[in-house]
Amino acid sequence: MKEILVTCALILKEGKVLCTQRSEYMRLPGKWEFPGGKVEPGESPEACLRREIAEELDIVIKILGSLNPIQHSYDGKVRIRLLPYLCEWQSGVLNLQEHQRYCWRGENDLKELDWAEADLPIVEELLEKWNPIFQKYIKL
Ligand SMILES: Nc1nc2c([nH]c(=O)n2[C@H]2C[C@H](O)[C@@H](COP(=O)(O)OP(=O)(O)OP(=O)(O)O)O2)c(=O)[nH]1
Repeated sequence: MKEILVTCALILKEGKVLCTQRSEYMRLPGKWEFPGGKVEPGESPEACLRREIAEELDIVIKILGSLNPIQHSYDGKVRIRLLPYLCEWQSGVLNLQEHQRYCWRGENDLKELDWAEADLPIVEELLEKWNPIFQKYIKL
């Protein structure tokens, strides 16, 4: 089965993580995800993530670490391998280029969003490791 490599950024700030909602014209319309996108041929996942975040949000991020890769198949035809990275906002003013909405969510309300299926294990892992992650990288 064809596998598509996708990166996504968990941008952490003051005890919250940035969540973005896919717009109606995208695949999985209205679903919430972590911003990112497909790795291009010859591109490293980290370079892909920086490029996608600049394209989609207009900001510059710093990559701090990673969570477990996820494999998910939406229709039995294409499988995505989703690589989640822990990041912090470095510079720029957030300006949505493709998504319809964004929000910052904390430990208690992160799960309430209607997440893309592939993101559910990422949300679970982030919640399990929430305190150590924020203590290590970001002020709570
Ligand atoms: N960026 C991102 N994509 C995700 C997440 N979860 C998830 O299932 N996906 C899926 C949605 C898409 O099928 C694929 C990422 O592709 P994309 O956003 O770059 O592009 P797309 O398929 O919407 O559009 P296109 O470039 O094919 O026109 O991975 C996530 O958290 N972040």
